[in-house]
Amino acid sequence: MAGCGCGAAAPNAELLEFPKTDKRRFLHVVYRVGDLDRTIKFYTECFGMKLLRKRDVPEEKYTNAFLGFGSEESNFAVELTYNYGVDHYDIGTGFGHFAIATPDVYKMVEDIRAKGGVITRAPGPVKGGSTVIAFVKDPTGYIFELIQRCSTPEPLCQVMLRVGDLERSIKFYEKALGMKVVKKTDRPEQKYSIAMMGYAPEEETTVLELTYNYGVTEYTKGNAYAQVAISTDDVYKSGEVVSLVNQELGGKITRQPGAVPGLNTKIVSFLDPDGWKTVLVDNEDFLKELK
Ligand SMILES: C[C@@H](O)C(=O)SC[C@H](NC(=O)CC[C@H](N)C(=O)O)C(=O)NCC(=O)O
Repeated sequence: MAGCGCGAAAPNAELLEFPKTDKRRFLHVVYRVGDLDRTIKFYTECFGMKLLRKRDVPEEKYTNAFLGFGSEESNFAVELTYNYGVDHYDIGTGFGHFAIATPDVYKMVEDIRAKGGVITRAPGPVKGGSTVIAFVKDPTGYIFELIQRCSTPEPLCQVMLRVGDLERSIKFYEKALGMKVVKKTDRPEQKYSIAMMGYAPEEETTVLELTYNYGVTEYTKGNAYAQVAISTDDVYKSGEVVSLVNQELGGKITRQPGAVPGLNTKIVSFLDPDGWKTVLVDNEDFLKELK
């Protein structure tokens, strides 16, 4: 809505300010795995994650396991979903990787190799840059990037997704989610650009790494990766903001704001312009879930 000329902010302009002042942080990333016990063993033994909690929902025939490097009250976590009897998933071409920061990628790769882990990219400087990286494949086929970085409060530091229009995605995550571009890199020789989107510098917290490969506007999504969860103080106001931004940039609300039946946790879910899903979770309800 345009300003009315009386000096007061238009209602939509006020609403669009909300995500910037809301209490937001990355809570967890949700994805499906074909063998829960094997994945938990791999993440704890090869990556050094801790099993934080587990819940079985037999009436819906699935089990969740939460793993990470610290308490979910302040750290990012992975939420693994095992659907009874489903041992294989299609990861698609759009999902990129999760990332783990570690002070010595070479040593971590050596340890993972010794434990039988699959290294898909040997340790060394990233093509076109200097940061030391390596890629590891988990038992379902998800790629984890290992990134050499001095000690950090959040080792589980990236979720990388490929997008078809980087500027459109940046606008979406800024406006709908209140994120900032914490780093932008263009590598013309490698024909890609990336935008790290988040709520704090990438060395301090998890960021969403959006990758644009020159000329590629579409990817497949498969059925393995699900969504990232981010906290909010108000799912209803957040939903109004997302609806407004969807009208301008695309995407859509997939679950209207409200409590999840049986859980009492208020959420709102939506797709970005490429179809990647985010769920916003009420801050207080989330903390109650952890008790
Ligand atoms: C540190 C940070 O800059 C990176 O690690 S970027 C990693 C780099 N990403 C890409 O190449 C993205 C484009 C690619 N076509 C894709 O869609 O994944 C990377 O994976 N480099 C590979 C390497 O061997 O250096």
